[in-house]
Amino acid sequence: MKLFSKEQIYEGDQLTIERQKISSTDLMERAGTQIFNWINLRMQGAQVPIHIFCGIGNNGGDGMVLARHLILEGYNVKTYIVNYSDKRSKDFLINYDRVKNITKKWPEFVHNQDDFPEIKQDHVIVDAIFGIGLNRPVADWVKKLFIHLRKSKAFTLSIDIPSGLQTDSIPLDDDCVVLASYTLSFASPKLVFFLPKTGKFTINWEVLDIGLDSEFLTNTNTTFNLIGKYEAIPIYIPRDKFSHKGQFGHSLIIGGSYGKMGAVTLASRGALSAGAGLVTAFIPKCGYQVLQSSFPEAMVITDANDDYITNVEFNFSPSVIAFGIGVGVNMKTVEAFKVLLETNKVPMVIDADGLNILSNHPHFLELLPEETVLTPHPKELERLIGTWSHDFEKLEKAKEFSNKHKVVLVIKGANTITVFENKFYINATGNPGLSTAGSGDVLTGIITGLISQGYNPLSAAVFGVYLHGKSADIAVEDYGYQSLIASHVIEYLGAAYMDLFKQPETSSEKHKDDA
Ligand SMILES: NC(=O)C1=CN([C@@H]2O[C@H](COP(=O)(O)OP(=O)(O)OC[C@H]3O[C@@H](n4cnc5c(N)ncnc54)[C@H](O)[C@@H]3O)[C@@H](O)[C@H]2O)[C@@H](O)CC1
Ligand SMILES: [K+]
Repeated sequence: MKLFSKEQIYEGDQLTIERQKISSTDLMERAGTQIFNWINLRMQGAQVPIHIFCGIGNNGGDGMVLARHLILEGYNVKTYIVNYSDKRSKDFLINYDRVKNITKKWPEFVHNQDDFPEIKQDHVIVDAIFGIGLNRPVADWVKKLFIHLRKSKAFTLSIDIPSGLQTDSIPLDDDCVVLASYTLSFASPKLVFFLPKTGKFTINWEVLDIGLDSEFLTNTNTTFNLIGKYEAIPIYIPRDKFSHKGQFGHSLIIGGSYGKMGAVTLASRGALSAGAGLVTAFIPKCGYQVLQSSFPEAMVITDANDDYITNVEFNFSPSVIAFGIGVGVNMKTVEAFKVLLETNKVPMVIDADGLNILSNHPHFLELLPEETVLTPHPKELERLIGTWSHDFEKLEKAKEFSNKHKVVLVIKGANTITVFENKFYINATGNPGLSTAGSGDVLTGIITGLISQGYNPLSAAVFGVYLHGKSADIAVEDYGYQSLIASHVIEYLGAAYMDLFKQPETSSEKHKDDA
């Protein structure tokens, strides 16, 4: 799913008005009516007090349209105008008048703290105060209103975006933003729903289709894309009946040191379960028994050294090499990595200590084959690209790093984001159960296994992250967040593949909370 920028949404809005020969008031009517339908379907006429807080721009206008429909339908509605400015938009004013024409209960003005109404926990709040037009911090009394809304603990439905949240910056503090129980967003979800510091302001979200111009929707390229099932399906490469293991490549997983052999086992299993034809693990001698007995499907080559890797030598041609899992940062291992990079020509996936070695020896980055996949967690990323003061800066720095070194950067997190060639792929699957030992090793294995069977590195990264998260989403149904372990992610990988063709995208995939 495309994540349109604020500028693109305004443009789409304008094009829709021109091409469909409708007025902006008509488009607002569609938006407000969609919100009304959503609420009406769920509330079925219930007389719970609904407090609609409207700003004075077009987001407030949407709120006014909603208020009119709810009042006409007999709901128990109280409408407020949060009067933070006198510059009311045309369509706001039109819809304000329309409300006044159908009820004697005219919207009440809120100018300051004294005007805040009492809201009980079992009431409903609609937040139509600011939309994507917000371009500076909110006034102090408006911030106090947001706190007041939050304190009520009432279900809060935000229209388009939680008020106070800007589309391209991080709020000064948490009180500057409405905490939405649910956001109904027009045209596309907003990027900020997926970033760690801002995703928390909406527990859930959904996109409402307001019939924007289809040519605009199809032809507009976006920098950010959300990867759910519909985006994953076209990446999948089907297998034909006469295929054999020689076609799916040979993954070489280089890693491990004394006490960290499980990680290599997990990555090797991940690679094979993702569909690699053959997997060989290259490990220090001490891991030989461990790997052979815990994962008989893998072949094993050992280093001359017992406890860590000192010299990588093998006598076959792998399709892809993964390096770094549990490998440690011993100087001999660092040297072995350098020698490997100097001679290697095949695609690579680098994780864990492999990334730390790259951070400590940045000139190694020049030796990486183009499109090498790097899979850092936040700390490893920081070591690679330096610190950042907010999520937008992090994404910018990650993009620069990826461009400079021509690498596919997989930024692991609640919504893992893959960066390559100025594009960002935000993963929609996965859950908090993945915050468990070894889950990153499995991901590295999966991506390696996908490259091995012919996926290009970017597709392997994006699809691998999707499958990894999806597998965890299916497994969590049986194990719960607490008991899910990395091995389960491997075991449910088959189910994740099969799910691609089973049922339509589930709501949990589309409406991922970022908690
Ligand atoms: N583009 C679309 O697809 C559609 C957008 N609609 C709604 O229109 C919204 C955008 O409306 P607007 O552009 O009018 O903007 P908003 O309603 O988001 O903001 C209101 C106005 O406040 C001003 N403002 C910004 N920051 C402020 C601050 N801190 N203190 C005081 N004033 C401030 C801005 O100049 C802006 O015009 C969307 O979020 C959506 O809800 C819908 O009506 C239908 C279609
Ligand atoms: K809003």
